[in-house]
Amino acid sequence: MMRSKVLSLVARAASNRMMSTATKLTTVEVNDKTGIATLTMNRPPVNGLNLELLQDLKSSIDEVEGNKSRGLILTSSSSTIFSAGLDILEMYKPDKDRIRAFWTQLQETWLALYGSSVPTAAAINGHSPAGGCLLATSCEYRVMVPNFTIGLNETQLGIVAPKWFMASFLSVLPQREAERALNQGRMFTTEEALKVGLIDETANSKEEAIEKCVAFIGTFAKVNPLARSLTKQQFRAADLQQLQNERQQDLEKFLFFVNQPAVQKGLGIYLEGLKKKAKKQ
Ligand SMILES: CCCCCC/C=C\CC(=O)SCCNC(=O)CCNC(=O)[C@H](O)C(C)(C)COP(=O)(O)OP(=O)(O)OC[C@H]1O[C@@H](n2cnc3c(N)ncnc32)[C@H](O)[C@@H]1OP(=O)(O)O
Repeated sequence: MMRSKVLSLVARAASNRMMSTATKLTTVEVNDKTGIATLTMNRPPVNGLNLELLQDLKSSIDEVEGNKSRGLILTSSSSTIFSAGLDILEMYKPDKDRIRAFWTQLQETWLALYGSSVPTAAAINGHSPAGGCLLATSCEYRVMVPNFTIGLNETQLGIVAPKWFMASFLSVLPQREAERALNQGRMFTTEEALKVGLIDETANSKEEAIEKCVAFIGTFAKVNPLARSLTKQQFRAADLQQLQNERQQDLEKFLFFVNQPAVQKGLGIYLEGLKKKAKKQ
């Protein structure tokens, strides 16, 4: 009896491992030569940030932190989308428990990426609205391929970006630019993003974007890693601490807001518009 229980537990553990491999929504590849890890999001069709993708992102960031990589490059397996931002289906007519877990996981993933001790860069190889822009601006450097768009478009959906979304944006853009863009819900083309400083460089392909991210991370080769990481932490400490201190209030505020009938109606209309557009293509 005891033995069969143990065997069934072992079998279940083995199948869980297989399941987690089969459903992995991110991959981490460490380059032997450079020691830099490339973290690739892979949730077709648009890398919508749902609970599971956020969980995988967080555990991949933890993996990179733990495996002594020299840096982290965030990118996407799609040829046209970096990330479409939060999966609106998580917020539209939400399940009570799941939406709590979803937002809590988003907070955790942001804390891990924005506060990462290793140098981070985003190879933005496709559109990057809202939550996609949040991921990109949480990194220290951004290289983007032409003919795509990036920005925090929340006001266009009738929703409000939380303070920590703004903090990431403000770590990249001057206050005046950030405030105007957020109020407008403005999406920038690659060229506009470069001009305003939302991205650091452009590249003609994903491969070139990754090469440029590698070169950025290489600029720290001769800098003491602990000194570099503690300096980064000091720059970001206030933003990180603010969310740490207000996590529960931030969650309750989100839940209150997302459950407002007007917000639900707006999300429904927005989703419908996306679906109609997709059908026409
Ligand atoms: C409420 C309280 C406060 C919350 C504060 C935080 C809030 C928000 C942060 C967010 O991230 S909200 C999400 C914002 N994202 C967007 O507005 C992007 C919307 N998507 C697009 O603009 C386009 O899809 C795209 C990314 C430019 C890609 O265009 P493409 O033509 O390649 O693909 P589509 O045909 O449009 O889409 C394919 C397929 O995916 C569905 N989809 C797209 N984006 C999302 C999404 N964010 N969530 C869920 N689903 C999405 C789209 O409907 C299509 O579905 P099907 O019709 O094929 O079923």
